[in-house]
Formats: sequence, structure tokens, C-alpha cells
Amino acid sequence: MAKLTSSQPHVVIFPFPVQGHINSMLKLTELLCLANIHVTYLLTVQTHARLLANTNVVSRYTKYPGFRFQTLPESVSDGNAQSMDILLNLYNSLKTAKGFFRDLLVSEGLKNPVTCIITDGVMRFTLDVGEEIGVPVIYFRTISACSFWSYFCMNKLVEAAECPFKGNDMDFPIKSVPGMESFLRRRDLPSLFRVADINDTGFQMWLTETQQTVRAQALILNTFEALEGPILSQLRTQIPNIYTIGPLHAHLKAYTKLEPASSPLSQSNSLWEEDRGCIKWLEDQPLKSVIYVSFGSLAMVTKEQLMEFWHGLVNSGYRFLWVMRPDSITGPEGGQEIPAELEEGTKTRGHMVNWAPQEEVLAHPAIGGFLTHSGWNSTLESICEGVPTICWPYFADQQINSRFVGEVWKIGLDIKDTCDRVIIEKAVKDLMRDRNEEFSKSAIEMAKLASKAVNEGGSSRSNLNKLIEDIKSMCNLSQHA
Ligand SMILES: O=c1ccn([C@@H]2O[C@H](COP(=O)(O)OP(=O)(O)O[C@H]3O[C@H](CO)[C@@H](O)[C@H](O)[C@H]3O)[C@@H](O)[C@H]2O)c(=O)[nH]1
Ligand SMILES: C[C@H]1CC[C@@H]2C(C(=O)O)=CO[C@@H](O)[C@@H]21
Repeated sequence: MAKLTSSQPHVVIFPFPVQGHINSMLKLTELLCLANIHVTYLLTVQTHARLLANTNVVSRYTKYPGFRFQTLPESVSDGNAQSMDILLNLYNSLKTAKGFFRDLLVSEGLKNPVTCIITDGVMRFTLDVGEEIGVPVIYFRTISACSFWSYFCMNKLVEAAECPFKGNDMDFPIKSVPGMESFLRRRDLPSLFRVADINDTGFQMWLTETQQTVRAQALILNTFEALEGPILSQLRTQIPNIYTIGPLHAHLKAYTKLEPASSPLSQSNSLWEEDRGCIKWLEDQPLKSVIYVSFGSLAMVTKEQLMEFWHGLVNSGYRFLWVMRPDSITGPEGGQEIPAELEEGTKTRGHMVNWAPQEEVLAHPAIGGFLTHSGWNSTLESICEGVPTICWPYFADQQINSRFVGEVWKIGLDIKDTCDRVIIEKAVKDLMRDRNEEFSKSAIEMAKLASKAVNEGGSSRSNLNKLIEDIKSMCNLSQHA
């Protein structure tokens, strides 16, 4: 093994290429670039093209001469699937890029040696490559610490016969996730736990992926100590080297002192075209009068669910801004007429878009609440703006995030497993009016803690500085075969 040394830190960052993962890993990328670290960022051909078409990333990154995008072979793709199939297709497709990844690292090494690899914590083939060529791998798992910890305890649940679930009582308590014994129910576990057989492909896949985390040099989490401290303490008994550096979107803003409103597209990483008409619409709405509705980039709703949400929102009497992503409605073509009262209610109090500049929307003074699927980015973005949430988790980590929102942080309502119109109407009225003071108070408190974490002297800022130092110190350690 020939040893190459370098005085220039060069990190290859490899996200699982879907919106929710690309976002936070690009924010980290920019923070590393600001610290004069060279970064090569890997994307599929598809996502790279979409990112370039819908954002200003090219001009944004020209100020960092050490940055470049690198695309994966064209064959790596999500197969134009939807939702969970996107993830499975991508997962399998990405593994075929192992040889490409290895060759890239070695050939990059000839010009500008790669000194550290930061990869998404669900791609263990990258650990194999790092070990093979002697370059340290740091994992970045883009979910919350609480959901990661529950994945990490999957084996314990199986050993304790808590999973697979016996019987249909979804409110049955779960005791095998240390630190969550007093409030965790079956329905709060990540949706992958809802299996009849633990040999289920998805279950085994995520169990194995999560367990491999211990092979990484360290783990980066997009969270902050004041939010998830007790769970992080549990996690550190198994994985001592954890950098909590979130919320990353706020961290980047604090670092660059960017005012969100001053430069609309400045930090967007959207794969869809943002409809800025909704900001104009928000300008005409009273203070805290609007509930923002969005289910992220992967969730799908059936036509029946859509109608329940719609009736619930209209019947609540509140104004709403609703992101209805193209292709996010499942079910047979055609069908249901839209009832006149929904048309009317939407015309007078609603606004719908395909994709919104979400960070900016949540920061807008007209927003009073957020009906969300509880994806981790959306959860952090609402926390930073002190916006209380109604949580309708769709899959994966979302089920446990929403339990923490409702039961631990008390910054919103968890309505999981139902979207009946009567429940939606009541939840909106509770969030926007009847229990607004209580939720807003805790949400604003949490927003202050988030801001403290990412500013000078805060825990996330110190951890980021430590990460940067550690990456710089890896310069003389890397070996290439
Ligand atoms: O109109 C929109 C809707 C969303 N977003 C952004 O898209 C991201 C969505 O991310 P997230 O809220 O995390 O949801 P998903 O897209 O569903 O993210 C996937 O990745 C997350 C991080 O791993 C997981 O927590 C989720 O469960 C998983 O589905 C956020 O940054 C939003 O600001 C927009 O900019 N405009
Ligand atoms: C397929 C989803 C289940 C887990 C994955 C994930 C994770 O890191 O655990 C985050 O969000 C989803 O995109 C993935």
C-alpha cells in the first residue's frame, strides 16, 4: 500500500440521493467549504440535473474553488418509481456503484488525495471501500437521534418479543428502547417495525445498515443537544463518537449571517421548481393566520385521504397553504368530483402549489401552524421558526419523530394513523386557536435553544468546529492502495 500524504483536506460527500438527504448533506458541504475544505459531492445524473435546473447551486458554489459535483454512472437511478419504491430501487442501484466509487476515490487521490469520506449512514458498501483503501469514513445519518436509536435497538425488540407485534393493539407499550420506556407505543416505532415477519426485506435491510454504523469512524447527526440530549446519552454508550451539528439549515444561516428573506433562492436545494407565488399570497394574509400543509418529498396520499384532509382544512375555517407535489396522489385516474364547498373554501381561504420555498414559508409571519408528515428536515425547520405542528407521519422515522413532537417536546399534536376530516378540523382548531398558546410557548422556547446551539459558543457550533479540526487532522493519515 503506497502512502500518499496531503496537506489539503479533501472530503467526498455521498448522500442517499433523495431530497431529504441531499438537503442536509449539502448544508454540511457548504459549511465545510467555508472552512476551506475541498469537497466532491456525489449525485445521480437525474438528481444533479434537477438540482441545477431548480436552484442557484452553480453560482452559489463558484465561490468555493475546492468544490465540485461528481455524477454517478447513468445506470444508478431510482427507476422513476414512487415513494418507498424509489428508496428500494435506489438502495439496490447504488450498491452497483461500489466499483465506480472505489475507482473515483483512488483516481481523485492521484490529483488531490481524498482524506475523508462522509457518506449517508444507509450505504454500508461505502464503509467497505473506505476500509479497503484506508480512508476514514464518517457516517451522516440524516434522521433524528430518537429514530436512529430505535433502529439501533431493533435486535433488542426482537429478543424481547416486542417485535413482530402480537395482536392488533397499536397502543401497547414498548419497553426495549432505553430512554423511551415511559411513552413509546407500538404505533410510534418507525413504520418498518410494522412487519409480520422479521425476515421482511426492508426490516433486515435497515437492521443491518444501522448496525454497521459502529464500523464508521464517527457519526454526524443533524440534531442538537438541547433537543435530544437524553437519547444522545443512550446512543453514546454504543457509539461514542457523535457530532451533533444541527439544525444544519439554521447553522449555515447563522454561519453566513444570511437573512432568509433577503436572498430568496440563496440556500435552496430543491429538486422541484419552487412556486414563489405562495410568498406573495402569504403577504396578503394576517399574522399567524395560515396553516401550512406539506408532506415532504416522498409521501403519497390516496384520493380518499386527500378528500379527508381537504374537508378538514376547509371545515376548520382557517386559511391554508397546501403543497400538493405532482404525482403524490395515488389511486385510479379520474373519478371524484370536487365538491363545490371545497372549491369555494379553497378559493376564499386557500392556496395550493406544487412545491414551495419551505424554509421561507415557515419563517413567514403569516404562518401559524404546520400540518406535516414529520420528516426530520421539516421537523427541524418548524422547530427553528417556533411553528407548532400537527403531525401525520407517513413512514420510516416519521412515526417516532411525531411522538417526540407530541409527547416529549410538546410542540404540537400527533394524529398518526388517521386523517379523518373531523379529526383534521379539530386538530387545526386546537393548534391555531384552542391550544395555540401552550404549543407556541414550547415551540418558541425550542426555537431559542436551536438558535443558541448553532451560534457562537453553542453545542452544535463547537461540534462543527471539532469536526472541521478532526477532518483537517486526517490529512496526513489517509492511505491509498
Ligand atoms: O414544498 C416543499 C416541500 C418540502 N421542501 C423541503 O424538502 C425537505 C423535505 O425533507 P423532510 O421533511 O425530511 O421529508 P422527506 O422528503 O420525506 O425526507 C426523507 O428524508 C428525511 C431525512 O432522512 C426523513 O426524515 C424522512 O422520513 C424521509 O422521507 C425539507 O427540507 C423541506 O424544506 C421544500 O423545500 N418545499
Ligand atoms: C426508506 C427510509 C427508511 C429509512 C431511511 C432513512 C434512514 O436514514 O433511516 C431516512 O429516510 C428515508 O428516506 C429512508
